[in-house]
Amino acid sequence: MLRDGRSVLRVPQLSVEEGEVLAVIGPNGAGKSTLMLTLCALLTPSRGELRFRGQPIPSRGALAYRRRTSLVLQEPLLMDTSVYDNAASGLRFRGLPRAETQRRAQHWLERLGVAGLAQRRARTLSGGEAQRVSLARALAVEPEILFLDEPFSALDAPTRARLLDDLQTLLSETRQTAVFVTHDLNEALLLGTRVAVLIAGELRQVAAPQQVFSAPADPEIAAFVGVETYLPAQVISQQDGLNLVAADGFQIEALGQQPPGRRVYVCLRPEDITLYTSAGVPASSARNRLSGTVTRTLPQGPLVRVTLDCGFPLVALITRSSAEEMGLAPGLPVQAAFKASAAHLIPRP
Ligand SMILES: Nc1ncnc2c1ncn2[C@@H]1O[C@H](COP(=O)(O)OP(=O)(O)OP(=O)(O)O)[C@@H](O)[C@H]1O
Repeated sequence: MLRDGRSVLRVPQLSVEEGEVLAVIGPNGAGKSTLMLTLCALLTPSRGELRFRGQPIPSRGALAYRRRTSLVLQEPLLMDTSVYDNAASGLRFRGLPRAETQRRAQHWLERLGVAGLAQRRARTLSGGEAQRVSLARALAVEPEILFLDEPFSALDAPTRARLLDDLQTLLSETRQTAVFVTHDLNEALLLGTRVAVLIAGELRQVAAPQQVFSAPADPEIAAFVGVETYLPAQVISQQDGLNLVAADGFQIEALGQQPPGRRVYVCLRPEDITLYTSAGVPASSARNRLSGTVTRTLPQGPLVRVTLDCGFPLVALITRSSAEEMGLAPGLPVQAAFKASAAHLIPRP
């Protein structure tokens, strides 16, 4: 896709299956909104085509296609009329009979928990209420695809969490087909049946949410999903789904099926690392143990981000109370432990 003559999005192929929620994630400027606008037929791809139920959508047919879909944006964009009129507006626009319009508008306002506000003027609503009305308006037309572009990003955390929870229940109960754009990984994990990852205009991975999270396809996706430690290593052996890899001076066991000799990065998430002082290393199921020295501690709310020097920088995230118990401070020797299942391997050139 070209925008202002510049190539900003390259997607060889992407499908949305009936009944699924495809979550599109990626950092700022990755091309998520461009992809969404293309899927809504609000932008025409510079190359290739958009198909709906197997049929190409001709430029003349874009309006008919859009009427079978709904779009919810970050801003609720409500009209300055009553909540009820807003919920009914898409149905009136599509010329539905009055009784059916009433039934559906009422039903979806109830479903979104805002039926009690039906007679209020929309501009008096809070951000969370307004977004619920905007969702009711979008769902009332019973769209064949619901497009959601960062619908929660303007809301405060508790409002967002409640709406996210309600939407998750609603989408799974109704098996509504939806495409959901977000830069928030947790939202994608909660709502997505599948996750498509866009980085710098390229579709890099399409997989189940948990797979993107625990087995990102390349180092940039890994960084985006919160992997903070990358250790260059080489596979020594592979047996029963377990790889033994050699890094500089030590060996690590990781879940994986990489062939012996393959050069890899061992990727580790900070929350999967457990720290012990040399005084108290318990017997545990963690197969991997490394010795290191604390180089930095950074408080993060109830957690502390700890950087170790293990011959390479290793980042761990532990609770503030454990950090205090261990007396973690720069210079302290510690042991870092992690399970084979926490070490994910990405091939490197
Ligand atoms: N109207 C436009 N005209 C020209 N270029 C644009 C336009 N809108 C977006 N772009 C460019 O297209 C690229 C992708 O932008 P897009 O808004 O699709 O990314 P995004 O992943 O949705 O980002 P964000 O999370 O910041 O909203 C960016 O380089 C952006 O500068």
